Amino acid sequence: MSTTNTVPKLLAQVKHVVLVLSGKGGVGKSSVTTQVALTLSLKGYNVGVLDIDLTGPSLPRMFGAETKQVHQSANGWVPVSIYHDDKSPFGSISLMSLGLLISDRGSSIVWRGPKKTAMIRQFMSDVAWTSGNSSEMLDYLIIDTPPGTSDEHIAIAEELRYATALDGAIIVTTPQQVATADVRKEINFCKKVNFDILGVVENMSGFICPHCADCTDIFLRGGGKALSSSLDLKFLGEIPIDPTFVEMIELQKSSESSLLDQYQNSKLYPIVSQIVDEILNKDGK
Ligand SMILES: Nc1ncnc2c1ncn2[C@@H]1O[C@H](COP(=O)(O)OP(=O)(O)OP(=O)(O)O)[C@@H](O)[C@H]1O
Ligand code: SF4
Repeated sequence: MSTTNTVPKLLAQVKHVVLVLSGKGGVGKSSVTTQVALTLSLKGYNVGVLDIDLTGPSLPRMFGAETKQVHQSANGWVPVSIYHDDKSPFGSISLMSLGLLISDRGSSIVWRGPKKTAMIRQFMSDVAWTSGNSSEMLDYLIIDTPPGTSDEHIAIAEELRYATALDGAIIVTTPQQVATADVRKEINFCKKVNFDILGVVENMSGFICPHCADCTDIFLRGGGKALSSSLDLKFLGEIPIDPTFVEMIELQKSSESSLLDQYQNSKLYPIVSQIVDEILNKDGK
């Protein structure tokens, strides 16, 4: 862990850092991370995505990058470029994940705490986070974490302790998880390690029918909003289940248009766009 009160050098290349957390697994934390990154890019921001879920890294699959490689340069690890086009109005997206470093990508990783801590320290100090191929600073670094509060969370909290670029954390929950102790535990963790909470996102909130485009409430909606107001947190918004999003992710490699283009035309983009605007306006600016 950083023993001095300094920020890892390469993190100084990042203007804003946002963490994505959830109390339980499977609530869509990685999907939210992916959508926030795509949305920021569509709004013109250069984005880096760091996957610190070391036991189950799912972001390479989300971005269709499972076969891509991280390269070593004189400045450090060069993250995988997901999107970069100087001529487009969209920002670049680059990705760093343990899933892009290990050779046996199908196997799960069983590491003890100290090894995980060392890996996260390396992610924080050795990744050359610049936008695309240029030396421009990254606007946003979105960090996807494992569910719950684990060694990875403690390690990242230690690494980010003095990072002034840290905007805070987004808590992802679902209508079924909202009332559980796990969500409160996650919120308490943030308070303990001084992570500002940017707000709560309720994912899988209703279902967008692929046939009629109607949104049906399968589970009771509105719990995220109620939880936020009872804990005096900002409610960022509700994201419904959209089966076309899963299709978009699964079929992106065989599709003629890029994930970014497909997402821009999806029903989820305007919804997540509003959530991202709330994050961008975190200080009401
Ligand atoms: N709003 C949504 N609409 C459609 N599918 C979704 C939505 N949110 C999540 N999913 C799907 O649900 C599954 C679980 O989501 P995801 O992997 O993002 O969850 P997670 O919380 O990151 O899980 P883990 O605990 O493994 O980290 C994925 O297949 C994802 O595509
Ligand atoms: S929501 Fe209604 S229209 Fe759409 S598939 Fe279901 S039943 Fe059919």
